Amino acid sequence: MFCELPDLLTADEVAQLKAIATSLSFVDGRVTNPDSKVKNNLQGLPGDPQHDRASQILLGGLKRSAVFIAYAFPKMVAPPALSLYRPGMNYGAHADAAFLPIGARPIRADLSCTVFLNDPADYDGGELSVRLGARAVDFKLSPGSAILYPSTTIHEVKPVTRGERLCGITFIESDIVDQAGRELLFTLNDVLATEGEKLSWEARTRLSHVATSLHRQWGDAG
Ligand SMILES: O=C(O)CCC(=O)C(=O)O
Ligand SMILES: [Fe+2]
Repeated sequence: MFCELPDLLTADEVAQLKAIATSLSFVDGRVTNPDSKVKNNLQGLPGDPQHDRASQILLGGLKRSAVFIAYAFPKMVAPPALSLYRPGMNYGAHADAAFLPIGARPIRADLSCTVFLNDPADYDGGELSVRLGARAVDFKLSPGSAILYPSTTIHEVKPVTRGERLCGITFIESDIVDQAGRELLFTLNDVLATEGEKLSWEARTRLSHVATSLHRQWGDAG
């Protein structure tokens, strides 16, 4: 359901992103969601060279993360954006759009990702809160750490009441649209990678066969 990516970015990359943010001209977050009644934040503008540099740093962190690749089965990753919440800002409960009109063909949002950039001690509120039935799970991670959560959830960013919440956000289209199948396959591959050496060659080969066959059946890498 959730995949934390601790220290996805280095301290140096976090510092670079924070430095970019200090000179960036942030715009009303509704620029990318004009119809939203609940989005109350600021974000960088795609096409702004400084913002594009920030986007590349965030994307670089994801691309080199073996856990991200193994968990998300990424087919397409939307260009990450910087977003900023000042006191009084929030992003009320919403569901992410199914398809994002980016590039030559829309990206289907299967997974959403938040990379936290500010120290949690430096701001109050600003938790990413993801509904699980009648309960919610809140995330407020250390600088450079990220959370992947299903885009299919209802979620919100709670109001910031002190300090600033700077983060990077993006959306991922997975090879595997079905969340349950994707997570099962991640587990199978993970156990094979970590414990497979203990199995006989034949047993390991048969389990690999199950994993690759399920990926082939469930995946839509085309
Ligand atoms: O900033 C976050 O943690 C999540 C933002 C969000 O929900 C969105 O951009 O759709
Ligand atoms: Fe969202």
